[in-house]
Amino acid sequence: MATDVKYRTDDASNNNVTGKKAQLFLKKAEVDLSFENLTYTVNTFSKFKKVKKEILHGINGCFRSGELTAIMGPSGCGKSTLLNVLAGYSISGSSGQVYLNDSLRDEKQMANISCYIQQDDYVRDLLTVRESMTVAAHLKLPTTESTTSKSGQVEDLLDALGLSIHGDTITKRLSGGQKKRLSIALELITNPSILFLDEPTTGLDSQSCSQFVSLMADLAHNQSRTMVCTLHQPSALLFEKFDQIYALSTGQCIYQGPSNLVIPYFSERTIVCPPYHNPADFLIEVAIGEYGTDVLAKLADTTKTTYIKKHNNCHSISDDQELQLENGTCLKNNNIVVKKQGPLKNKSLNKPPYYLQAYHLYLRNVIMYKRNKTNLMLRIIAHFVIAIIFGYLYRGVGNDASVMISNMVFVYGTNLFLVYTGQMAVIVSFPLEYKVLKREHFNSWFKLFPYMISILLVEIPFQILCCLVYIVPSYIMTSQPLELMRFSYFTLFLVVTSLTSQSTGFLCGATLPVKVSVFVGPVFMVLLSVFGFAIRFTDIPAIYVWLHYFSFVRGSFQSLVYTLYGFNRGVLPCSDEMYCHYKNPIKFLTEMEFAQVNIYPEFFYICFFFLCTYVLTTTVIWYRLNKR
Ligand SMILES: Nc1ncnc2c1ncn2[C@@H]1O[C@H](COP(=O)(O)OP(=O)(O)OP(=O)(O)O)[C@@H](O)[C@H]1O
Repeated sequence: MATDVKYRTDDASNNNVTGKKAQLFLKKAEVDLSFENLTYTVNTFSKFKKVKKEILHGINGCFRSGELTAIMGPSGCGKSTLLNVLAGYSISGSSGQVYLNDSLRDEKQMANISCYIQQDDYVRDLLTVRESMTVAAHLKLPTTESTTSKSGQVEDLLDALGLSIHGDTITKRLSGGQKKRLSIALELITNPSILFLDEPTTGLDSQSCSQFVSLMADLAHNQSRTMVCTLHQPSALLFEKFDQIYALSTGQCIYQGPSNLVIPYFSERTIVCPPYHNPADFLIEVAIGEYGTDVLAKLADTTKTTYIKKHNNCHSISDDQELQLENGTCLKNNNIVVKKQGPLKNKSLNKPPYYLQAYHLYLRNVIMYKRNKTNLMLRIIAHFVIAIIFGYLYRGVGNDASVMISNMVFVYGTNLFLVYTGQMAVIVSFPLEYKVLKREHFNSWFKLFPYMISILLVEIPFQILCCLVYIVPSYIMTSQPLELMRFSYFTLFLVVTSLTSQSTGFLCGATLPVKVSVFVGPVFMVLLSVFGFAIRFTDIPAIYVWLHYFSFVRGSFQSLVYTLYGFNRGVLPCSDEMYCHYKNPIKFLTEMEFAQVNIYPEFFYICFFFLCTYVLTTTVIWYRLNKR
């Protein structure tokens, strides 16, 4: 990776590279993020009883614009929890005040000015780096900006983050560090004032880590961004690159201040760092309690009392190390003059309308579908192969009165096949998709409605294609009536049934964990099939009658049989010379209790089922995305 980056570890050259590029982007407000008495509580279970567990214990802090801050502490101390709460990713269970400059945080405003990059690099694997960036630009930048300006910004960002030469690389082929840079580039397109990063250096080698932290520092210093990230145990070199350290120990803050003052601060309190010791290791050792647990309680008390929110939003590491100035600034002991930020204005971004969001998401889906050729080809080939197998097994049954029952079994099998393939094709894919969707949605790329439309716009035509690949050969091979009207109805019913079944797959995938949904989805379909048509209506126990009416598979099956044998179909030829009981199709329909079937209400019921399932799916996804 060393050869591919445009920036270097040395800070001056970093400033040159991103500094120049930064001028091209819209200047964003400088935002100081501070919080007071922040508490986070979760519900856990102990001895089968619900108990509350407090993870953050009323902590205070301030992250300033133009600074790179690391939240550090031992594993399980609450770093990610704090980041989640500050970013607005976890809301329920939290209490306390979070301020953006001097005003209380507003969720909508926060979404406009910040972005959250999680530990796992949930990027779209099948897009190239440039394509990913272009889609992000179209979705996130104002519609007033021209396409040329957007692509200019994309190129500048790729350049600034050392990704230009990988512009045409598929993202799944990127290294870990490059993926992390891409996930930052994707969010930087709107030039957010605050960036939250959860363990951005995890999985990177020391050189990549160093380059990455330099890049983050660079992004903070240029354009005065507020960069906050969680960190495990960095090397001494890496540690120095951070402007501020916020150290946690079991949900309490034990230090906030410049990285170079960690050792003097602790030694002032008789906690002495051994010579030649990595200050980051020392900090973690203190936080774990290796220097005594009573020390931790004192440190937590001290940081609480020295947090002076009411004095210019400056948080000092100790009273004597901060000099308050009268003009609204405070002079820190590392000689940085910190300016008090003015109130934040609530600016609305001119985001693309729904139809444009759906359009760009649709184009993105088309590219991803095209790249996922193996999966697509497998789906098409599977439909074709089964069509040939079924067609061969049931050859000629469609026009022979002596094997009418066999033809009914063919219709039954066809219906089931398309119901299951429609459902299973999406039931597993959605949970994988959900992780990326959550990241993009949280970072305000688009609204859920256009996203759902964009999914349907690619899934529906493809499922229709799969249905046709199955229906045409099997229909011909089984010698079904070659009449346009019957063929059209037959195809129409199978297509809408398959799409409705697909919608139940989306619902299961969106609602349940994969392991449960792959079980529940098919079981649901079995129930609909059994109570739909595997039992005569008169034999269904009264308590299950509703299932008979509820089953769209039943409506589809009855309509398919009626389409083939109803509509005054004439007497059928009979291969059995002795006796043909069902020579006249109406006799067959009457005995099967299908003679009174009206296919039009059945069609509308299936469509209604389809719509309701999608409305329910969208509601469930919306709830999950907004449940924080
Ligand atoms: N929803 C939850 N239910 C129960 N416990 C939780 C929940 N969320 C977090 N915790 C607990 O809170 C503590 C802090 O978790 P958090 O993920 O913030 O730690 P961390 O400092 O980021 O750890 P690491 O560095 O290992 O990622 C942990 O003990 C964790 O088990």
